[in-house]
Amino acid sequence: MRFEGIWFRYARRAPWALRNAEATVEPGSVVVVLGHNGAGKSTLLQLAAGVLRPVRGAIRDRPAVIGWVPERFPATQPFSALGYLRAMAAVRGLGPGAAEHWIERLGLTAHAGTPLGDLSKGTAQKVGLAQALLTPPGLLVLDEPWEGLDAASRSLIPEIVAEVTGRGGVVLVSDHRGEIASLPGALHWTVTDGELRVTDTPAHVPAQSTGVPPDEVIVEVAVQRQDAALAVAGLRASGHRVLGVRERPVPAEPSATGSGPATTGPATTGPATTGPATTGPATTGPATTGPATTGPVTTGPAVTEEER
Ligand SMILES: Nc1ncnc2c1ncn2[C@@H]1O[C@H](COP(=O)(O)OP(=O)(O)OP(=O)(O)O)[C@@H](O)[C@H]1O
Repeated sequence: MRFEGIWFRYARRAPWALRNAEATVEPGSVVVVLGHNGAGKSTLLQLAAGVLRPVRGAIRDRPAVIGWVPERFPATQPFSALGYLRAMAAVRGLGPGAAEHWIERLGLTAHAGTPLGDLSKGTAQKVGLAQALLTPPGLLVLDEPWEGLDAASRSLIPEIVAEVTGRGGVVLVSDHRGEIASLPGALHWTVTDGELRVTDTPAHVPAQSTGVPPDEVIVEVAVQRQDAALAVAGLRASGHRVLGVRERPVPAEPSATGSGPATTGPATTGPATTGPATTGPATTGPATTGPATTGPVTTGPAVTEEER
C-alpha cells in the first residue's frame, strides 16, 4: 500500500493537517504511528482507512477489506453489544456465529446484553475491535487501541496484530503511550506537525527488536504470492514464528533513514521466519489490492471536498 503525496486539511482555509505524506507499507507489516497530540496521527490513519479522502495525492494498492477501530468507539446507538455485532455481521453477509465468536474471544460475554451506551470505555473499545475483525481484514487500522484496555486485555492487541500480518495483512496502529514495545518488529512512522517521516524501515529494524533470541536464526524464503497465507499458516503450525511478509528483500546495506518509501529494492522474497529448523517452501507477500471498502463502525464517513 502506498501513500503518494497525501495532503489533507479539514476545511478550505484550515491549516494542513497532513502535508505531502509519502510512504509504502509492505504486506505482512505492522506500522506504529508515533507523534504528539494533534500531530496528525488520527488524520493519517483515517486517510489510510478510507474514512477521509486526501485533498491531494492518492493511496494506492489498499487492501480490499479494511477494519478500522477509531480512537473513540461511537457507542450512542440503540444496540446491545451483541446486537450491534450481529447487525454488523449481517451487513457483511456473515453467517450466524461470527458475532458470538468475537464476543467470546474478546471477553465480552458478560456484556453481550449491555446497551452500547452503558459500556465502560475499555469494553466499548473491545466492541469496536470486534466489529473491525468480523471479516478478516487485509488492512487493520487501530487508533490508540490500548486506550481504556486493562492489563489483561492489552495482550489481545499483539495477538490480533500477529494474526492479521500472518495472513499477509497490514496493520497501522497509533500509539502515544509507548506500548510499541509489545509489537516487536513493527516499523515506526512519526508524524510531526502534519509531516510524516518514515523513521524505521525494515533494513533498520535491529534483529534484537524483532525479539529473536540468540538460539534462533532468521530464514528468509520466497513463495508464490497466492500461497502466502497458506505458507504462513504452515510455518506457524510447524512451530516457527513468522516475523513478517513483504514484497521485496531487505537491501544488504541499510540505506539512509528518512522519509520516503519504507523499503527499496527489486521485487519478491518472502518473510523472515525464525525457529530451530529451516523450513521448506514458505511464506510471502500477498498484497490484496483493490478499492477501499471500509468495514467498520457507525459514524458516517467524513468525506471531504476533492480539492480545497
Ligand atoms: N474533525 C476535525 N476538524 C477540524 N480539525 C481537526 C479535526 N480532527 C483533527 N483536526 C485537527 O487536525 C490536526 C491533527 O489532528 P489529529 O487528530 O490527526 O492528531 P493526533 O496526532 O491524532 O492527536 P491525538 O494524539 O491527540 O489523538 C490537529 O490540529 C487537530 O486539531
